[in-house]
Amino acid sequence: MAMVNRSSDIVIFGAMGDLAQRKLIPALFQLDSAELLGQDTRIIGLARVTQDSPDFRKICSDSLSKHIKPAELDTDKVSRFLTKLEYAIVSFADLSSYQTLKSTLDSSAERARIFYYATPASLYGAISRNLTKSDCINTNSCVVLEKPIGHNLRSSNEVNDQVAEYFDESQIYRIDHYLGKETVQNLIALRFANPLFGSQWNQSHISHVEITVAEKVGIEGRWGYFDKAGQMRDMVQNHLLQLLCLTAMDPPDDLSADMIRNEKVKVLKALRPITAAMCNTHVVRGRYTKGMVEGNPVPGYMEEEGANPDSNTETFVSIKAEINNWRWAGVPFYLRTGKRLPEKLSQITIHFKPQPHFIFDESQRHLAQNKLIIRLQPEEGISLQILNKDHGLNQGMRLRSEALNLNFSQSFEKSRVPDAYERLLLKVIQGNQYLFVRRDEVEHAWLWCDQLMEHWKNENKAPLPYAAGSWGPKAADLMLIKDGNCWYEDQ
Ligand SMILES: NC(=O)C1=CN([C@@H]2O[C@H](COP(=O)(O)OP(=O)(O)OC[C@H]3O[C@@H](n4cnc5c(N)ncnc54)[C@H](OP(=O)(O)O)[C@@H]3O)[C@@H](O)[C@H]2O)C=CC1
Ligand SMILES: O=C1O[C@H](COP(=O)(O)O)[C@@H](O)[C@H](O)[C@H]1O
Repeated sequence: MAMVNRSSDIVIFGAMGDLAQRKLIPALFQLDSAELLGQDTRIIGLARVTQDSPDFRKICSDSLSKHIKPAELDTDKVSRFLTKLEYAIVSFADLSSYQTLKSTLDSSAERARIFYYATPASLYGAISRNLTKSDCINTNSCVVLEKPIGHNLRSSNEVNDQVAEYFDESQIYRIDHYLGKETVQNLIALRFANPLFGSQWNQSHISHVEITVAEKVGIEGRWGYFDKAGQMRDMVQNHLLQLLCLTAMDPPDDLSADMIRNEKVKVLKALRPITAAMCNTHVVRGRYTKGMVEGNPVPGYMEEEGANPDSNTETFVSIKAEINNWRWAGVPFYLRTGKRLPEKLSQITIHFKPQPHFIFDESQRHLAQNKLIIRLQPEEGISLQILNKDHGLNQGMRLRSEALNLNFSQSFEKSRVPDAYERLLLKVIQGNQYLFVRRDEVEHAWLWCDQLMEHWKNENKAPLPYAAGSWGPKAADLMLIKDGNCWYEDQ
């Protein structure tokens, strides 16, 4: 049954920025179109640009045209949505400018106030303090924090401490937009609703797991931000480790936010620390050079606009992670993520162990493994690779690998697959934290990544080159080959 959602004042700090205009405003429009925003919800955009609400509505209307398919842009719905938008000029670090916000907010003490920080994390402390000091917080307020929170464990603790001075953990929603993706959600259903998988999901039956998050894009004009982060902080510390947690965690007692988060934290705590000696065997760090993507020449990372010749930043990381617990002892989790790879592809591949005894033709032994492929993007779906007898009268017992496919866009033809931000914003409106990252998760993820990055710093080696449009440095393939494995798309 559809829920009736509470009416809220949704306040976006950084409303003129890339994230707000490309993701948040379109997501809020979709929620409004589906009548999932409370009826008299208002969206208040904040930035320091001098403009008024009609100017802001015009900018948001242009963003909707740019980022939403024409078929989904019903004119009446767009007009209705735009009436919900207001704008206030606020300089986020300047307390005196918050009076404008205070007078714009609905004065009722019960009305939900959602403060979305779409700004650099360095401002989260100041915004939290200024919101409190200007009396903009009521009894029903919460804050949404974008990633990355900090640069390492120390700086992330600083930011989290600053926010925690003014907000309780139950009021803080830390975004990892991968948790809002349909298939990531479905991982929980797949694992915990299907007895078939429930009983097989461990080291007795699974030989190894791959988690690939490949991007075709390069730095897209974000060199300044990206060069300080690198692929490890930008993608591994958050998205890849969250995917690993959801794949590896034990069944939660129920679907409540804290039960799920407790199980995820246990996985992070059980990750085997990567020592300096393991850096050569368990980690590959790469950086793209010029190459071809989809038939077009593209520059290397060091030739991108704004590049600093002293940069030592990686655009590719591959890690053989291990989880020291009963369920996963001896099962490698191969993580791989990079920019300027041949395709945009995010998928988790579970490789099941072969049968203990093989009775078919020896030349077919290499086929004899089941694989479960959970694809997050581009075509969200699940595919189970199984072995069948090849059809025919005279072929003998030849095996053929075939896929049982569940393609979400075909199976759920009538329903649009919503963007991650729609789901996440809806959960914030509903006051449900289960798709958000708790502070201890962030801390344990940083702890594991920090020690690895510390080795990189000490080694001071340049990342291995790979041509744009390739699957990363050869060493990333060799890392699996040494274990008798290979990345799924190489098979
Ligand atoms: N863009 C994306 O796809 C993603 C972004 N994020 C995170 O979201 C956050 C926002 O990113 P993004 O939208 O790309 O950044 P942008 O730089 O595009 O937007 C930031 C916005 O904040 C405003 N702003 C910054 N400082 C102040 C200030 N002191 N007072 C008033 N306004 C200020 C900027 O205004 P002005 O132009 O005047 O400086 C701008 O409107 C970051 O934390 C980022 O890491 C996370 C995942 C993806
Ligand atoms: O958080 C980030 O994610 C995007 C990739 O997100 P996706 O949903 O398109 O897979 C990445 O490009 C960006 O660098 C990173 O900050």
